[in-house]
Amino acid sequence: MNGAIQGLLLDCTEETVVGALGESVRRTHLEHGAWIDVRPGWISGSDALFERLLTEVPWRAEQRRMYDRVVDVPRLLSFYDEDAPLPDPVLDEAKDALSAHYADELGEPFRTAGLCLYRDEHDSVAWHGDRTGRGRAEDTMVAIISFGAPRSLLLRPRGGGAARRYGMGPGDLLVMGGSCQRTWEHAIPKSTKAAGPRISVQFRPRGVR
Ligand SMILES: O=C(O)CCC(=O)C(=O)O
Ligand SMILES: [Fe+2]
Repeated sequence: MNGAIQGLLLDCTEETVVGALGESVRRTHLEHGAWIDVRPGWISGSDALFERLLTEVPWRAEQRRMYDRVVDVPRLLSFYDEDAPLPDPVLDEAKDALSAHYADELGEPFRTAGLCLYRDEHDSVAWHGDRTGRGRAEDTMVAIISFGAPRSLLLRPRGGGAARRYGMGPGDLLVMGGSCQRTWEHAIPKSTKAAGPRISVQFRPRGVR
């Protein structure tokens, strides 16, 4: 086949591939018993998946009380509890691969999926730990996959200290582990540069929120 035509065909039929984990996962130990694993480009060819999630997930706005006012949280959300079918089979594959990779260390599978949509550079999430559930008192893991526009995820020690910046591009995996949810905080800051939409998928074990 003519090379140029073959290139075109490949572009049109780009396949979404959940890559290997294993040796390609890089761990950084942080202070206070926290660690971060990163695996850039874990899911390749994710453009079509991103578009499907953007249009098919039932995104909803959430509100929170701020002093005497109720304000919109600046991102859209959708939560898939453990019995809810995930919105795309690639996410089932990713969840199963993560559960297998971390089985010994975590001792339980990832069960729930939280999806967030950052519509543009103005959307964000403030400094927090995922401490609504067991992460408040126990070591656990939260695995995040990013799709769409690149954004930065920041991490800083809860007691104060320099922030670390992790760029998250399409298909990148970042796993927060150990004491990360109670001894560190993370945030997606507003971007000073124009940004297209980004979707993040967070897999968590039962009882971690
Ligand atoms: O969008 C992200 O990568 C982080 C989301 C997050 O921290 C959360 O929803 O708890
Ligand atoms: Fe979080």
